[in-house]
Amino acid sequence: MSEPTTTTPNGAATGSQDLADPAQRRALMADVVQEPGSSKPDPILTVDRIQRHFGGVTAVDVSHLEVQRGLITALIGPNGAGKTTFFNLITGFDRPASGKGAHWSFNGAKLDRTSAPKVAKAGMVRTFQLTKALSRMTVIDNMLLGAKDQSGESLAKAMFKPLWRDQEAAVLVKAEELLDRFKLLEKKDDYAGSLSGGQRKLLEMARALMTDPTMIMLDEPMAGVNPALTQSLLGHIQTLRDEGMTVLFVEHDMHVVQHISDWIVVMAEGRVVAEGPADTVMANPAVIDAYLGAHHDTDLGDDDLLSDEVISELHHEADEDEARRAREEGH
Ligand SMILES: Nc1ncnc2c1ncn2[C@@H]1O[C@H](COP(=O)(O)OP(=O)(O)OP(=O)(O)O)[C@@H](O)[C@H]1O
Repeated sequence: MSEPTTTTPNGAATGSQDLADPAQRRALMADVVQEPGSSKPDPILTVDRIQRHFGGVTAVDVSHLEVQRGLITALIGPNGAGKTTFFNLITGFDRPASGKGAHWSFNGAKLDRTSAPKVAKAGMVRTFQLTKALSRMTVIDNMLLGAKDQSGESLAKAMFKPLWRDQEAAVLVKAEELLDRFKLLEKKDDYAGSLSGGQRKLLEMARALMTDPTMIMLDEPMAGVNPALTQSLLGHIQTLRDEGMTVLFVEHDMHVVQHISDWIVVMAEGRVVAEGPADTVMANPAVIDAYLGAHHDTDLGDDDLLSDEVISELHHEADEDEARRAREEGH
């Protein structure tokens, strides 16, 4: 008799596991070989022979990688390791070197040579940094744009059209629900550019969720975010996983990822050099070498940043900032 299958809110079948349970997540990955390119029990993303060169630099040279469905996977590596280029390649924002047999598939669908909007339509959605143009739009318009952007319309076209139409009532409701969840609802009519670094990251995440992705891809979601909001962002990422979404995120600071990642993939000089759960990966000599051998401004992270004392100081500072801003705006 076959095992019962649990279907998550995103339609992802996770077998009989409840992946909100840490013990079941560990059990799922317990037999996975901790080597670059290892097979996963139920990969949602499989990538083969993907390469990208810039002049003489090989930015990406990944021969095989599988990402497990329903977990949080962190893609880490020192500056210049190729993480962002890899993200750009698999999401259709860049093209791999030709003639190498590059091939990748997501949730059973072949994605090679698929345009970025189609990749998003297939359920693999990435966050975008708040660009200058998006900063000049309100928070709620950014959210509505998220829905349009992912549905395949060009960003430019969507931006210069009225964003609101009657039939979009449901979209507006959804946008407001997400803003509420990310504690941004009060800011919905503010310009996105007026948000703090952490709030921008929350908006980027909320915007990506407008189309209910199967997998969300976050590029350095904690970069430039104060430690207090970092905790909140990490909590949101875990909640997404617990609700059944697969999360893949890029980060260069090892310590940021170690508490929330179920699996870590380490890149260095374009290649995957190690894979495994946080505790084993952090102790892997290849990983330590990759970080120590990298550019001197890259470090292994700073745990002191996340001490309770520092977090409470930053909470206080953030409150003061907020109060000052409110006074300036005459609220
Ligand atoms: N458009 C480009 N033109 C030329 N070289 C590039 C380009 N994009 C990336 N590179 C080079 O490719 C390599 C990989 O860069 P990439 O940005 O993917 O690394 P990364 O791991 O994301 O680094 P970081 O953590 O600093 O963002 C680097 O040597 C980088 O200088």
